[in-house]
Amino acid sequence: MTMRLDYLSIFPGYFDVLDISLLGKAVDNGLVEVHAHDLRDWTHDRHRTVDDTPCGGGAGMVMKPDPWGEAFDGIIGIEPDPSVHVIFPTPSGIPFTQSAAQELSTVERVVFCCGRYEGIDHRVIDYARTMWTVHELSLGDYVLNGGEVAALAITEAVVRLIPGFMGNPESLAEESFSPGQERLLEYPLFTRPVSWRGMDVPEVLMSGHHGRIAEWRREESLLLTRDRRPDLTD
Ligand SMILES: OB(O)c1ccc2cc[nH]c2c1
Repeated sequence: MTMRLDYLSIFPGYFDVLDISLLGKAVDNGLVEVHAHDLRDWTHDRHRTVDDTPCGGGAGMVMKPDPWGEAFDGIIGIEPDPSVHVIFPTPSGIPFTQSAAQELSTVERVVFCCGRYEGIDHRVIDYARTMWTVHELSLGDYVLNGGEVAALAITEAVVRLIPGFMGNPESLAEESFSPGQERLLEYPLFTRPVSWRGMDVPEVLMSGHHGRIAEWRREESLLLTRDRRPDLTD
């Protein structure tokens, strides 16, 4: 299966980075197909206007619905299709989680709608919900200047889970938040040299005793999770 990824933004250049590294390899291997689009290509005035003042007053500007609607028509189509997943990164979205990434890694088409200014006219989201499967997603309790960086983060979290993307899928099994590890943070990692600047790799990891190593790692994960993410232990 090839996953098609579309990005709608007034800064499509943000997505040039997807040609690099593992994501670039996924494109070369035909696992994903990436298309970045400039929202301004669907404007018709000399200034290629995409924003206007907010109805009801307030600071800043709001993204006009017209360019989004025409871009949707051109990029996705005018017929409803729930198999198309449309993602609006937004600070007011539901928290994006590893399980959401897992679910999205199985879909064939994802369209990212990257807002700027104060956000997108809400009718755009309402319209999209009548046509496709919509996700309004937040990366966390902080605000970026637009949806592009969030779209890149979500992309990486999703694409790395596509079967065939990671050379060694076993490396996914023990990561923080991976299924089975769901409620535990990953234990500390070490590699050679065994001694470095007066600090040694924990002896148990050099013992070759797999049972003790597994026990040490679980205990470290539990301690780390209790300390940093008590919310995960509820
Ligand atoms: O923090 B975010 O994920 C985010 C997403 C979209 C917009 C649009 C304007 N500011 C934004 C912030």
